[in-house]
Amino acid sequence: MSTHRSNKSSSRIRVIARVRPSVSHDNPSFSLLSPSTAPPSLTFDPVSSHITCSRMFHPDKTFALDRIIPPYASQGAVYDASLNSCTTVILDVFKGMSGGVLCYGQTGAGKTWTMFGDMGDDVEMEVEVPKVGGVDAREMLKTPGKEKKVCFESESGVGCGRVGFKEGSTMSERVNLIKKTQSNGLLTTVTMSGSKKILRNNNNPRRRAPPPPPKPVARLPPKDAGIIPRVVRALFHQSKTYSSTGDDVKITFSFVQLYNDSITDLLKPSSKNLTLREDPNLGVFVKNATQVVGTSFMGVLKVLRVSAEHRVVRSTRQNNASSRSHAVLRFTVTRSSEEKEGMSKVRRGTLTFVDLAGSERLDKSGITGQAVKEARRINRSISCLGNVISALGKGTNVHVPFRDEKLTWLLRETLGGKSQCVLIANLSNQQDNSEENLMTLNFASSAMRVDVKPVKFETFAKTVKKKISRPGVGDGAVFLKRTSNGNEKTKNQLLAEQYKADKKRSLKHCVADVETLKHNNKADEIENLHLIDQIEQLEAENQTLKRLLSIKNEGGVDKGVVDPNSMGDLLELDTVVVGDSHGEEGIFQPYDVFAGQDFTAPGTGRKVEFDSSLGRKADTLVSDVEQLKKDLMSMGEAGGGEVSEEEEEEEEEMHTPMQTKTPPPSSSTKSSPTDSIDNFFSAAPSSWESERQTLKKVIDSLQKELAMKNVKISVLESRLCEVERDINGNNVKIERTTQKEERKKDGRTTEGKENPNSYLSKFEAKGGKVNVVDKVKKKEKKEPAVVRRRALNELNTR
Ligand SMILES: Nc1ncnc2c1ncn2[C@@H]1O[C@H](COP(=O)(O)OP(=O)(O)OP(=O)(O)O)[C@@H](O)[C@H]1O
Repeated sequence: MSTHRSNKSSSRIRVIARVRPSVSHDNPSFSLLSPSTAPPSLTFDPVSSHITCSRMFHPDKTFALDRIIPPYASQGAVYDASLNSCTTVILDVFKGMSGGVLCYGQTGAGKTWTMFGDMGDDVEMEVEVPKVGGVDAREMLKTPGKEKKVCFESESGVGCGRVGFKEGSTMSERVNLIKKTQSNGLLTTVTMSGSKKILRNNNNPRRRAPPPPPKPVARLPPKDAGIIPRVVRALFHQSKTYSSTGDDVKITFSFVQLYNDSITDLLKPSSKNLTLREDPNLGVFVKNATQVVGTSFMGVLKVLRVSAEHRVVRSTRQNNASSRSHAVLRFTVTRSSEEKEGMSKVRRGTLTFVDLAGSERLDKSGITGQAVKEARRINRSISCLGNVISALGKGTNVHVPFRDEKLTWLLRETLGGKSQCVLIANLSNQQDNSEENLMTLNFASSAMRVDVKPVKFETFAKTVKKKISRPGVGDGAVFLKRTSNGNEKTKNQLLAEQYKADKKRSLKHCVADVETLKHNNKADEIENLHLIDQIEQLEAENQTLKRLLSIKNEGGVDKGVVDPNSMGDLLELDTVVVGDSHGEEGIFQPYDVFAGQDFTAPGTGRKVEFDSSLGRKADTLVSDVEQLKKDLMSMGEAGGGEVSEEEEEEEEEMHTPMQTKTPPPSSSTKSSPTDSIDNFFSAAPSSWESERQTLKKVIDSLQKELAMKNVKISVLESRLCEVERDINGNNVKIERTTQKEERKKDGRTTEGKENPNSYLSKFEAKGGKVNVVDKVKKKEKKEPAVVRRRALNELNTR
């Protein structure tokens, strides 16, 4: 945001005096216009812009002003003199500079008339389209030929321009050409739809002639329209010119009155006692004053007409409709044009129109009561305004009492030297008003000394691609809200901002989602890489295992059969592999190592399967171990420890088939370790959860150990089978050796002779026939129990 001084050389407040004509309803006794009845109080020279105030018994006083507007001048002439022809205030507003027009003068001097004039009514005025050269725009479009000066009708008025069309030129070319003539500042707008109609007719003369154009309705201000309606029209015309070049122009306005030191919103009369606020960029403004977006000349005029009726007016002796308040109408023009990609230059200028309440002498006005109070307030504020102008006229380093009155404070930007300002001094040409005229001229003279250095307001902003369409209303104006920071926003703008904010938020969420997806994708990729790594490691381990097993097999062990003697090596290998693979040394995990490989327990032919499913494997192995234990236990119990000779003898004596003694309580009836643990957990209260977890871990490790033992048991079983085979081979030998020894003990030295006391000897003695082989077989049946017992002892010692 930037503000800088205009390139223009510093100037001063432009001061124009307008002398009000005498009208019929004025008090004829005060009418001094007629030179025949009384000498005029004012004499002036419009060419030299000198005006002389004459008073009874006082010397004349002459003032040199910028312009003197005689009583017979039209309203249009006043507009031209003040703003149109001599100044560039309106054009400069679009360049970001501000301006202001003040009407100052005694009551009844014609301030309101000058400022507003005839504001028209709701009925559209029909005026004849002026014609120059005998043709209007429509005719011109139909008539190719040399350049001609023609008049055009438009929405906002009529104007003249010089255009010429080449023969055979298309209608759009012609319309573009006409649009170019707007550079002359003329009011030219030709619609394509109307043009096409003419073109068709022009190209095909045999066609039926189009109906005559409707009588043009020109939205001109009334003939006696004051400065404001004319300025509004000029603003919209200029706005269209800039819009045609692609600029975005917005015209808004506020309208307030200061009555008895209280600010009321004329656009919303219920809004009273408004306060003033100051903003570094906006200057002093009325907080919460209604802002209206002007969309058409007629619409703005209608709003102004209606709102002006809310002004406080009182009938006095000097004016039937005397304004008792200061009216301040402020237009804000915002124009943004794209300077570079995505960036626009925004210019904002204001035009302030002030219709001051007239100062008056109480004795002349004939007012009483509340009106007196009003008049005093008016005079006080006018006096303060005079002080401000006087101070400003003294140059810099002088205190300017802007804050003494709300009026002067509100007009700080208009009068303070940063805006182009036009002061219209309204004079009443009545002899008894010579004192007031003199005061007015003194005030005007002071204003002539106030220098101004207009400041341009420019800023850069991001270009809004999507143009927000202004909601149209019947009267062509949209009410705005002024926010606390002084910005003006329509409901649609607020909605648009809301929409943009929502979009921004959803976009942020989308971006976050995309980021999350990217992150997840990356995480997945990393996980995939880890998995690939693990697979490769497992494959390598598998290969290593296979290689090691093959090495072992090559060392004399049959392929696919684990050498029972190499169990220690195998366990060692398992531990190493697991430790390397998972970094958990000391945790033996045979299932992982042997996963997918089948091993046949040597001798037993029983397949030992190693599945990767630990739970299932553990269950299987635990049940296997339990079963094995049961078997072993039952075998052990059946053997009953070392078989004594007496027992053997007893068996022999009984001479009955070998019977097992009453079996010990089945292992199944005993509580297995897992059963007892389960019972323990089922009985455990919930508060033991942590202990339960700890114990669970212990159980897991125990189960693993159990599984390991299962492997050992398998190996031992196979060894057992080997031993059994050896035993079977040497059974007879052992028997004989035993018998020999027994005989030696009994004194029977003869080999092959039976003990006479033995059951067999007695049996033989009685004539029975005993087969020696049967006896040996009986012995053999007892041998496995002994061997198993030994193996069990060995297992326990390990
Ligand atoms: N130049 C003029 N031509 C025709 N009539 C005029 C002119 N100037 C003022 N009048 C008429 O004079 C009367 C008073 O004018 P106006 O209300 O504008 O005065 P004023 O300065 O605004 O007074 P006040 O300060 O009391 O409001 C109005 O009826 C207005 O129509």
